[in-house]
Amino acid sequence: MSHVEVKDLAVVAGGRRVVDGVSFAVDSGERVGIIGESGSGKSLSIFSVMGLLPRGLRAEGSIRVDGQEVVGASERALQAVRGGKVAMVFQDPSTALDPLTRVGAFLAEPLRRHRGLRGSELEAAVRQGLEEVSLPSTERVLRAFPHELSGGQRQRVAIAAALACRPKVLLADEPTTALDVTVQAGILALLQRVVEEHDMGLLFVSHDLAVVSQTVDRALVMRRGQVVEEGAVGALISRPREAYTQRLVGSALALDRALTTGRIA
Ligand SMILES: Nc1ncnc2c1ncn2[C@@H]1O[C@H](COP(=O)(O)OP(=O)(O)OP(=O)(O)O)[C@@H](O)[C@H]1O
Repeated sequence: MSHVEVKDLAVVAGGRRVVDGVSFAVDSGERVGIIGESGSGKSLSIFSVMGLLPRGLRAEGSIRVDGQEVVGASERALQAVRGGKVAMVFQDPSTALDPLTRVGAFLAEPLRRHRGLRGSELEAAVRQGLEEVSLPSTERVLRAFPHELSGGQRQRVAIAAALACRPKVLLADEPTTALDVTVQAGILALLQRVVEEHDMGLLFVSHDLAVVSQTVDRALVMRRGQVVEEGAVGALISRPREAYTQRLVGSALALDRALTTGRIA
């Protein structure tokens, strides 16, 4: 049994199936990507795993997280899954952070709730959490509010919070899209490192093929809510079978060339 098993997932919005027939599994140490253009259903698929669909949208099919069914589960059951078995890193770290809570207090909360830590043990775990994401565990960082940090530092804090409960699978929805290119590389390297160190699974959503190819081993290609192709990421890029994947690869290569030569065709 994999830690995350999605079978025939559909997301229904006002009678329309905006995600349809999506199946995949993620186990410890596996890095799986979902790629596709805007509106293809990547975010709704990954949000479904957390039981976090926007109001008015409904999941069908089956999503098992460590055997626990998420589709149709109560809020109470979902809370045990979220942050306990799977945790998520969002595109915009401000979504995850609380603007009025200092970094130290923010990181302490999940450690207290999920791991029952208190007092000096809790303080040591908060400092360790910061160090794990390569942030200094100084008073300045511990007492900082999110707006006092850079975007990259905020994303590091969000990753530290996601790791606090030692999830089995880390979900990441475009975690570097909102960041400068130089900062992106650091966050991708950090994700790789923590996933490997903790032998976690990674489910990584991005529209950026270059980013996906650096980050995952296997990927699903989504178009209009459905998976059109899947396989080892190297093979998807070097030998795309579907016309849609060929177009995705083609436009990524053209953008790459344009950025290298400075000429946008
Ligand atoms: N709250 C909503 N209500 C109704 N339809 C929605 C809602 N959110 C998304 N959709 C529809 O579901 C489809 C898939 O959306 P989703 O956000 O999963 O795409 P995506 O591949 O993640 O795109 P992006 O990269 O732009 O976020 C979209 O085409 C959109 O029309």
